Amino acid sequence: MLNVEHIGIAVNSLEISVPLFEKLLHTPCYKREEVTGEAVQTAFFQQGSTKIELLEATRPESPIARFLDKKGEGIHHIAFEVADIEAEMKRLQEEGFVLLSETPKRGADNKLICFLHPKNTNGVLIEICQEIR
Ligand SMILES: C[C@@H](C(=O)O)C(=O)SCCNC(=O)CCNC(=O)[C@H](O)C(C)(C)COP(=O)(O)OP(=O)(O)OC[C@H]1O[C@@H](n2cnc3c(N)ncnc32)[C@H](O)[C@@H]1OP(=O)(O)O
Ligand SMILES: [Co+2]
Repeated sequence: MLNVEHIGIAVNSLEISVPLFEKLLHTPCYKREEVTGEAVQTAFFQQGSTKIELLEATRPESPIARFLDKKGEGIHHIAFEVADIEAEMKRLQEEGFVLLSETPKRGADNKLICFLHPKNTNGVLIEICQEIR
């Protein structure tokens, strides 16, 4: 795997958290994007070579709504960039990790994405992502 592409943080309200992170990081939010397939609204901040992705739920059945109900706001996932997502999915599956989709899904910011179940990764939800070229 390559860089930590982003760290995902679940928030109740982007209206509140975007200005908060703009103050915290001293950098403007460069993009807001809805990803309907994940039922999330995202807001991105570039921070050096990586990004912070704030995530708000857009529907009650969103993974973010479920996470907020159970755990409250906080770090939701770590995303690693990969060069070839299908090859990496195959490798991880052969190593015994549980993929949460059989094929790559459309993510935010021009990415194909796939998640690994946190029960096999010490309780940390891992995303792998590949830029769409
Ligand atoms: C836009 C895109 C992008 O970057 O481009 C994104 O990031 S989209 C980001 C949002 N999309 C996703 O997260 C998609 C992948 N996530 C999922 O498929 C789901 O959220 C699962 C991770 C499978 C959890 O499913 P679900 O909430 O239905 O099941 P559940 O509530 O019974 O949870 C099963 C167990 O996983 C734990 N669990 C749930 N979410 C977790 C998380 N984020 N980090 C660590 N553990 C987590 C629960 O506490 C529970 O543990 P116990 O069994 O111990 O109670
Ligand atoms: Co993400």
